[in-house]
Amino acid sequence: MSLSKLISSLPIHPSKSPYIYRLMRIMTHSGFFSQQSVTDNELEIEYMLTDASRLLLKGNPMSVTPFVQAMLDPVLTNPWHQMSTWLKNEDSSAFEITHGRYFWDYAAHDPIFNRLFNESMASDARLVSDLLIDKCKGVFDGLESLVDVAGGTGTMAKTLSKSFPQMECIVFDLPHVVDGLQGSHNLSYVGGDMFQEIPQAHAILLKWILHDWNDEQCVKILKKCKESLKNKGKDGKVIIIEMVLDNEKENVNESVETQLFFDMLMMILVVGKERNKREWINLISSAGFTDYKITPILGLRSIIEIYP
Ligand SMILES: C[S@@+](CC[C@H](N)C(=O)[O-])C[C@H]1O[C@@H](n2cnc3c(N)ncnc32)[C@H](O)[C@@H]1O
Ligand SMILES: COc1ccc(-c2oc3cc(O)cc(O)c3c(=O)c2O)cc1
Repeated sequence: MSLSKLISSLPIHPSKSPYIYRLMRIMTHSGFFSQQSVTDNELEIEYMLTDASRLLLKGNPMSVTPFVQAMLDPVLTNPWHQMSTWLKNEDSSAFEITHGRYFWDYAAHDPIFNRLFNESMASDARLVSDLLIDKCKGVFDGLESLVDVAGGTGTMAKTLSKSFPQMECIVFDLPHVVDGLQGSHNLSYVGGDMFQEIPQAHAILLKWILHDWNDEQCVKILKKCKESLKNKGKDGKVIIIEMVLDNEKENVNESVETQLFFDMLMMILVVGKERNKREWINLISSAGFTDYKITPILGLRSIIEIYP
């Protein structure tokens, strides 16, 4: 679309028209648009969508707009301003200083934020789930049952239950997340606390969970998972989807910056962290698991299968 057409399509006051070129210039520089032709007349410049902006289109079923909207909500941005206060006192997170509650407790008490956050996680799960099944079918092949621990509103489990109709899937999360959600013939929802008890299954999925917690809490969660595995041999496993920070590549990989910002997000909002391979192996063995396999397959993220 040309700049002149763009300006006439936007619901803006005519006095603001000259500013659109400057907004488009920085968004083009950041990779959200590309420019077709070089011209001296700004109004003739033609902009095209890029892969990044396609992920933000309203009609795109893979849209991650809900994720971006949640991350830009003041509930999540205000805590960043409390980092220096947090560094000077004993509070567990800058989120707690800002809102007076832990992250998950806040979500339980604010239904609007709860919906916004759950929808943001669901949009990410929609993006990843097809890719996961496409590239890593073998990880789930032959499993009789699986619990998606802290599985949110069940987007990932729904895709798994459709792709593996013989597998019984349970979505386990806090009651305020799963109450009232409808399952299907091989998908059910269970409300509870993963630090107390996890439903039994042949495999357990932990997607974006352990990075929310400190090492001690992760070991507790993993031990609870181990207790809930029906098969204690090689056939039983916990499937972890998380980032594995790569110390060796340092700044060569442009994903490193994103990974390190996620580490900051986990520091500010919750009590978690992103971990490197050595830190993952420490957690896995401290929880009593004897073997592991790491497959770096989903861009920023890896699949870490661990065996009792
Ligand atoms: C970052 S979200 C990940 C959701 C989902 N696994 C995904 O990848 O889309 C973390 C989830 O942990 C859940 N959670 C937090 N504390 C929990 C607890 N004690 N027991 C069960 N679930 C919990 C939250 O409600 C939230 O749905
Ligand atoms: C791109 O894929 C993802 C990125 C981030 C997350 C994610 O995001 C948040 C955001 C928060 O404000 C708090 C959180 O605890 C989390 C997560 O735990 C998390 O995984 C998911 C997918």
